[in-house]
Amino acid sequence: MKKFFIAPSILSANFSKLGQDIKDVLSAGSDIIHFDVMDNHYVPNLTFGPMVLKSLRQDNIIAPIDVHLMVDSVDNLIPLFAQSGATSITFHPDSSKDINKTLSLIRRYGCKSGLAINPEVPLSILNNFMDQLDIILLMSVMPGFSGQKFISSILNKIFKLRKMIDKYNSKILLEVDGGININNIIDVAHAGADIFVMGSFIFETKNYKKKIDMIKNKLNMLNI
Ligand SMILES: O=C(CO)[C@H](O)[C@H](O)COP(=O)(O)O
Repeated sequence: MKKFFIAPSILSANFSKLGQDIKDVLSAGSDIIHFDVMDNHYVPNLTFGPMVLKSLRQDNIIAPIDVHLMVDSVDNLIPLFAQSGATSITFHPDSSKDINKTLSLIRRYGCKSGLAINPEVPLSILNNFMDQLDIILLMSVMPGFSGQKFISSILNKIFKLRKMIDKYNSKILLEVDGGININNIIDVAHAGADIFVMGSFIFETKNYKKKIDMIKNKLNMLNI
């Protein structure tokens, strides 16, 4: 059976007890922590930076942390996030002056590298970079805020990207982010996702285990 990864987005966590929230979603069975970095320029919201990541690592959080940069001019931040404990770093193509250089910088600092694609950005933008990617993050909402509705036309894009990955570099993980919940996760999985970023659906409850068990049970029913 295919391995799926559940990645809670801490954009929906309670920042006054962020470390505990992360420990709780991990002990409830999630696989990866999704760390949304926003600068109020690239997207109209402001979140957290490498110092917060460093503190979480110092607080014995050892799970993979997947940093999604939604910021202008990414290159100067990459060493800081890598040295603070990022496992993977993903950025948007238009936030880098030289995509090849940024991808190799991420890898040089020992992290997995990824490109993030907004809903309106065509998949063809990935064509020249497939051999340098560990992750492709497909946005299924406009980036900036949690709690938005999944854009259903993205299902077809996930399906097309799955085919591209299987053809050119099957090791790349396909990550989908935005508006995923118990009602649409099967469609997202069927279309070809490997990693499900989920914010409000997981954090809207106190009982993370119940939510994550629900998700896992649903995914276990899939025959792929
Ligand atoms: O990157 C994001 C928004 O830019 C969030 O990761 C995403 O929206 C997750 O939250 P939700 O599952 O509530 O949509």
